Amino acid sequence: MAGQGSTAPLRRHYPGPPGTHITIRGLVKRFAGSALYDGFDLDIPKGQIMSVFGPNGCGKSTLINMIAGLIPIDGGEILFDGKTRQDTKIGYVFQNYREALFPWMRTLDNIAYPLVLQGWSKDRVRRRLDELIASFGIGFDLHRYPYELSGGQQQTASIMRALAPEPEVVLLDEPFSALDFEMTLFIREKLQQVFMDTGTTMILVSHDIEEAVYLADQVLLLTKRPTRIAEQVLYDEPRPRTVDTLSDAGFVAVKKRTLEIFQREVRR
Ligand SMILES: Nc1ncnc2c1ncn2[C@@H]1O[C@H](COP(=O)(O)OP(=O)(O)OP(=O)(O)O)[C@@H](O)[C@H]1O
Repeated sequence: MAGQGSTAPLRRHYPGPPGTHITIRGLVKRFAGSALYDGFDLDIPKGQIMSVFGPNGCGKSTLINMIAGLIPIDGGEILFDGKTRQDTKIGYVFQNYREALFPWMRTLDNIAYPLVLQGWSKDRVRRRLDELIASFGIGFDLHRYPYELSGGQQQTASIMRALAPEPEVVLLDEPFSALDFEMTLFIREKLQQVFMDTGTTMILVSHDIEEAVYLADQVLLLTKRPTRIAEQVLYDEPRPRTVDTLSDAGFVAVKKRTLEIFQREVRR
């Protein structure tokens, strides 16, 4: 896919600093002839959570959809530890959980689906499902169909499905935005737990500044289109982060800084 359809000459790929997982170089994306991304470069660290935050319509979802390969790029290159997307296991959690799970499959079969697709044996699938059920502390019946579950339960199942094949990268597009507060807290803690257990690189698109900072090692702030990096704000509070974290001076300072940059970009 690299450089597909690009009219600009592709610059020679250069690696990111040590610890970089995903390198984005010279990314171009146009919609209706107008550039959303035009020569965009970004290094995404390995084994960290990066939240993506920015003005409405700046291209947050488009960015992770291009990383996931769900939409094509018009130029540039995205590499994962120097490998292409085809050689990389990526998990994706959609905002709209109602459309994410197959309605004709029981929830457990939905979660197992990517494993079956990869040709895992029945025993191996069973073992992986047992692991996931234990680590998520699932208290509802996964033999039900998705439409028989609550929204939060469906989104939990979507996250389990994304994690089932032990992906190298997990992309989450506003995974909490359609959930109530109780379910948001539950899933947020589960994600934090999974991250602490596995150290999987995660990219989280968020509209909620508190949530963006709470889970992140860094917040990537984007500008209005043509989209550039406004700033990358680091947050190095150790995990697990808890409700007490929300009133910590360090958390409040990072949130304030993030908000200031966001407001500057919105007014620009
Ligand atoms: N398929 C498409 N065709 C035309 N324009 C598109 C398409 N997809 C996205 N866009 C445009 O690209 C821009 C970025 O969209 P995107 O959904 O990535 O932004 P976002 O930052 O995630 O938005 P929001 O904050 O509203 O969720 C928007 O102006 C949008 O209208």
